[in-house]
Amino acid sequence: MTITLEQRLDAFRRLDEAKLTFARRDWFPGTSGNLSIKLSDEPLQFAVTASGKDKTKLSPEDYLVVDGNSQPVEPTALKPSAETLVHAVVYRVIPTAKACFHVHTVWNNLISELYFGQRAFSIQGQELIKGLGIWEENARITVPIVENFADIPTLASAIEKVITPEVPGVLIRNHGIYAWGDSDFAAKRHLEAFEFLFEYHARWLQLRQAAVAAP
Ligand SMILES: CSCCC(=O)C(=O)COP(=O)(O)O
Ligand SMILES: [Zn+2]
Repeated sequence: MTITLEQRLDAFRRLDEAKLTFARRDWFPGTSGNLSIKLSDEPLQFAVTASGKDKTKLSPEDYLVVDGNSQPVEPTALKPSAETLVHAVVYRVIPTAKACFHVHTVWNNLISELYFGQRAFSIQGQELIKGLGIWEENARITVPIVENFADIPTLASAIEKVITPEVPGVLIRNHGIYAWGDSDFAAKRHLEAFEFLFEYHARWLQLRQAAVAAP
């Protein structure tokens, strides 16, 4: 399938929008994070952030289009995100995913480390779980956590083994979260819901500890 220039520019414009929204929240410290929007399924092609860019800024060299092997679909001086393979895995395992966003925050890092022993973080009875598209009464969600393998194919393979359509995200230990959705709007909503749940839980643990320690 041929991707038109209009489709490509529309994806880049929507990535700009998501990027600036997350940048305002300081979700891209030290050039971390990467974003993608799927352009076609067969063959898999998606627009992805170029590697190492300051994601708080806009430039004409922020994005490129890659295939399922993380290779640029046309000659370019831009390097795709070092973690492009993770996006490819998400699109392959979750065919409904149309956008995939990755951010590093203090809250997602704290939760990933605190619960790495269980390889998962679970939370129940929070209204914001509905933000993940899960509407059942008193729902409980479980977000898988994988080791932060430096070798990206190893990391992607670990992620491939644990992600499911039920919960649209995965934590990487002391690294960050990948969240996806069936549109860029849904992926953003999921990311925001996850971040709320992580911050709520970490703060609740702190307050509970302080209350127990109080004379
Ligand atoms: C400086 S953050 C280390 C790399 C990383 O985890 C990340 O999300 C950004 O990598 P990219 O190649 O997408 O810029
Ligand atoms: Zn990262």
